[in-house]
Amino acid sequence: MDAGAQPAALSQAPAPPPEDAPVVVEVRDLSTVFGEGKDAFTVHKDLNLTVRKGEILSLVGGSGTGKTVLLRHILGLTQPTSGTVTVLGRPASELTTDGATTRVGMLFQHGALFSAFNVIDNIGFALQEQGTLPKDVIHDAALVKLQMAGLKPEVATRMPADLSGGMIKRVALARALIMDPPLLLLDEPTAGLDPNGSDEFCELLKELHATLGLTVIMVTHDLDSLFALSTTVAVLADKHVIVTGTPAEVVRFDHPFIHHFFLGDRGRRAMAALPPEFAGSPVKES
Ligand SMILES: Nc1ncnc2c1ncn2[C@@H]1O[C@H](COP(=O)(O)OP(=O)(O)OP(=O)(O)O)[C@@H](O)[C@H]1O
Repeated sequence: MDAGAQPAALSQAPAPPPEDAPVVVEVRDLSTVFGEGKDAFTVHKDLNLTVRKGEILSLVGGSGTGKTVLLRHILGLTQPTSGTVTVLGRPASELTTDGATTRVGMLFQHGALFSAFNVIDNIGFALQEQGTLPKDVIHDAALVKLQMAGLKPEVATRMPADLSGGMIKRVALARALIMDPPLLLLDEPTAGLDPNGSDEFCELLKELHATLGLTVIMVTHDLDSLFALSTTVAVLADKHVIVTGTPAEVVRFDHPFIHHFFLGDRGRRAMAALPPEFAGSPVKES
């Protein structure tokens, strides 16, 4: 491809929010240690991360560096050994007691739909659990989210086993959005999708981010979706976030993981299609 050519996906990647946009997630001096004594295993040490309203932040790092563990801390499902995690101004630990789904939507890697429920009941599950709304209101709300996720109303009565991988992702996304959460967490959103399905899902995420004013944190190994969607990239290595910045800034940071991830064959292929500011050697942080 011509070095100056810009693929449609990247040229439309969302612009980062202003530097003074409100903070949505604040992780301070976080440590996570599993086990005790001689079996103690440190996953995170002195980890800091700030995510502002409107960002789509991609969290990348090698296998086992603690990306999923960090997402679970942000969801309030687990507690770090030390440090603080604040979500929308409150401790993440309060999310679970207070109904995390009202403020944080989570899209799990394989969709995690309830196999015994049809599509519309999966989407409306969190509203149903609240037990405050009549069934027909929940049904209508779920139908709106179904269509928002790009699916036709006739899909509503299908069972998860009868859906394609791309449809499962969309139903899971509709379910994550049922309570209109301002923050959406995505674990490998394009894993298991073919390149077309992956591009379409990225387009959908981009549209929803813009129309709903979402803040998004996603864990991804997929460089195409990373470059198509991210306003910000945070790299987890050596037990903490070693660099946070725009994709163009992060690829220039001098660290073995970044060389391997962005400048290996796979990374070079993805970057070959990018605008000129991505070209050139990585440089050390000033
Ligand atoms: N509950 C737990 N008890 C003990 N160790 C755990 C627990 N949860 C995670 N770990 C360990 O913490 C480390 C980080 O796990 P995590 O799943 O967050 O990695 P990851 O960065 O998401 O990896 P991948 O990219 O391969 O999915 C791993 O070594 C894992 O085995």
